[in-house]
Parts: sequence; C-alpha cells; structure tokens
Amino acid sequence: MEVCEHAVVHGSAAVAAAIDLYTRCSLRLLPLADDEAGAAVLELDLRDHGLTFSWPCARLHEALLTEEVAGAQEARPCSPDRMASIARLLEEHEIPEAKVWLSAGLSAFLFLYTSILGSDLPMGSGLGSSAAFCVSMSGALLTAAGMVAAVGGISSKGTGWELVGKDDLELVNQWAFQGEKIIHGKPSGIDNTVSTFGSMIKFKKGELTNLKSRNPIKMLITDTRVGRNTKALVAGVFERASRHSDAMASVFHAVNSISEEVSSLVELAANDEIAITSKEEKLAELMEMNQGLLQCMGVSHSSIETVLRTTLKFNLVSKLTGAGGGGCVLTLIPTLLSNLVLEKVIAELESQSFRCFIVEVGGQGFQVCQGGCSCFNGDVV
Ligand SMILES: Nc1ncnc2c1ncn2[C@@H]1O[C@H](COP(=O)(O)OP(=O)(O)OP(=O)(O)O)[C@@H](O)[C@H]1O
Ligand SMILES: C[C@@](O)(CCO)CC(=O)[O-]
Ligand SMILES: [Mg+2]
Repeated sequence: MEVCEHAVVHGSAAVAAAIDLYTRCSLRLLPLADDEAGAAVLELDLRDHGLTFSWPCARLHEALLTEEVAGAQEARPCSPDRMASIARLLEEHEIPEAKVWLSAGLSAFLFLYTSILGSDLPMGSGLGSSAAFCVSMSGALLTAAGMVAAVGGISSKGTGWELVGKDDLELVNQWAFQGEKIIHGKPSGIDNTVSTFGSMIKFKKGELTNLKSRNPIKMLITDTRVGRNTKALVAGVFERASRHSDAMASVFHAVNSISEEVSSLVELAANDEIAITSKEEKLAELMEMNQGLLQCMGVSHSSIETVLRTTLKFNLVSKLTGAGGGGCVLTLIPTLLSNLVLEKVIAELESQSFRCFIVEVGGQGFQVCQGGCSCFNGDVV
C-alpha cells in the first residue's frame, strides 16, 4: 500500500506498507558435468503467464559478460551498452503481442542474472509487482551467489521461511533498485524498499523511516483490470511538472504534508472504539485529499473514478495506488464496518468486472526458504 505516490519521485515524503500478497521466485541450479557446460541453458519460467524463455549460457556470456567482472558486493546500474545488448537478446524471442509489456521484466531479469550470478557461475547455470519481481530475483540470485544468507528466525507464517540480516537486505534492496530502473526509468526506490524490508515505512529522497503501526489497518484492493505502465505515467507527471512548475511544486508540497500526517497518525496508539474511529476518519480524509492531488497530477482514470463512486455510495473512501492510470484502488475498511456491507461493496465492484482482495497492512519483507532455494517478499501496492 502506498500513500502519496508520484510526488515521492520528486522528493516529497511518502508512506508505503507491505501487504500479505507475495511474489515467489524459485531458483534451481542444476549441476552439469564438465563436458556438458557448453550446452548449458538459462531458463525462465513465468508461471503466472504460462510463458517460458530460455537462453544458451554461451550466448549470454558472449553478449553480456564482456564487461570487466565487478562482483556483486555493490549494486551498479545497467550501462546503455548493456541495455542495448539485452534488447538484442530479447528481440530473438517471440513475445506474444498481448504480453509485450513483459519485456521490461525480462530485461531486469537478464541484467540481474548476469550481474549477480552469471559472472561467477560456471556457464551451467517482475502492485509494486515490478519491485517485488526485482527483489525476489535479486534475493534469490544473491543467495545462490553466497552473498546473502538466512539468519534463522522463522517468520510468523508458514514453514521453512527464514529471515535475512539487515546488511544483506540492504544489498538485495540496492540490486532490486537497479532492476527497477530498467522497468521504471526513474523510480524513487520506495517500492523496492518496502518490498525488501516489509512492514510500513515513510520514504523521502532515498531515506526510510520505519513506522510502527499501532492498530491493524485493513484495506480493500480493487483491481480495475485496466493495464497501465508506470514508466509512462511517471514521465507524464514530469512533463506536467515542467509545464506548470509552481503549481506542481505546491501539489508535491501538499503531498509531503499528507505523508507526514499519515506517518504520525499510524504511530498513534488508539485504545478504545472512539479513538480508533476518529483515527480512521482522519486517515480516510487524508486518503481523499491524496486522491484529489493525484487527479491534479493527471494519473487518475475513468475506471478508478468508477471505483471511487461505487465505494462512496457505502460511505467508504478510496484512492488509487501505485502509478494510477488504471491498475488498483485502495479502500479503507473501518474496524466497525459490518461484513454484510463489505460483501455488498465487493459484490457491486465485482459485478462491474473489477476484482477485489482484502489485505492487512504490514506484510513481511524478503525471506529465504532454503529447502527449495526459493525466495519471496511482500508485494507493495
Ligand atoms: N512476476 C513477474 N514476472 C515477470 N515480469 C514481471 C513480474 N512482475 C512484474 N514484472 C514486470 O514489471 C512490469 C510492471 O511494472 P510496473 O512498474 O509498470 O507495474 P507495477 O510495479 O505493478 O505497479 P507500480 O509500479 O505502479 O506499483 C511488467 O510489465 C513486467 O515487465
Ligand atoms: C508512482 C510511484 O511513486 C510508485 C509506483 O508504485 C513511482 C515511484 O515512486 O517510483
Ligand atoms: Mg512498478
């Protein structure tokens, strides 16, 4: 969940939280006999999309491992030459027309794979979804490269998932940010940061502050199913900011103030029904104001407006999340809202072909499951 997005790219504070929807990445390194090394293949299986891509490792080596090997101790950006080589590698694949947007995620994968693991391995071996994809990929690859390790401490949910130390998380986050740059162009870093560290954070100009949410916050997420592209939307806000610099500076300033208020509010302990209700009312008001400012930035959409109108009929407040332009909308679920009303809202939204999820704010960050050598991290929306 994110409050006050877009302005964060321009230096304003924003608040983000991980939720309990996860991106899972499973990495299998198959040992090869010496005489098989030349035939090694890197295979990427995108299960949600039913697509598999493969590249002969020798081809990757020839195209991408020509730069001096720098090691993965420090994240570095993708150079223009490397980006051009990745684009050439992708041209060799027939990506179905309807899924052409996956090419950004594939580019980030090839960059992270060859930067973190490809150089050290024998040749044998993407709701903030882009950040969740980059965090899980970077984390899995850094774990396989022996640069990130579990420190024990089983996470609250499930079996076998282990926590990772702060310095290791920092490295995962830095690499994921470089991957995000390939997908987004100019990310603020908020999505990969909350995806890596989980919980709830305030983020401003690369600096994060952990927020301790004192009361549980539940949100309804409505997926409008309208496709959009964060890179294009972020670029659109930059263009509007250059056309109306004074007005937009005031918008970003207002967003910054809203983020500061939201941060103080979530950390405020509310102990009785009245206090919780008043806290939720303030949060709802701030969300409403934030949505107005996002409209000002030009990133709302008719599908988003339909969700806003539908939830307002039930006195519920909503705002777009992520880059807008379609995508998902957040609706605050007040503690005292009856299940009956919630079911009615969901039924009405789903009758308009939207898809709903109920989430609790404050999911886990990046974790490792050694058994399958797989990793997951909390998604951000
Ligand atoms: N699980 C995944 N598998 C492959 N590629 C992915 C995956 N998740 C994300 N991607 C890549 O990220 C792109 C979506 O990134 P984009 O930043 O536009 O949306 P988002 O991250 O879901 O939303 P936002 O940035 O607004 O929070 C996809 O088109 C794809 O290239
Ligand atoms: C729109 C944006 O603020 C959030 C996307 O989830 C972009 C960013 O911060 O990188
Ligand atoms: Mg993204």
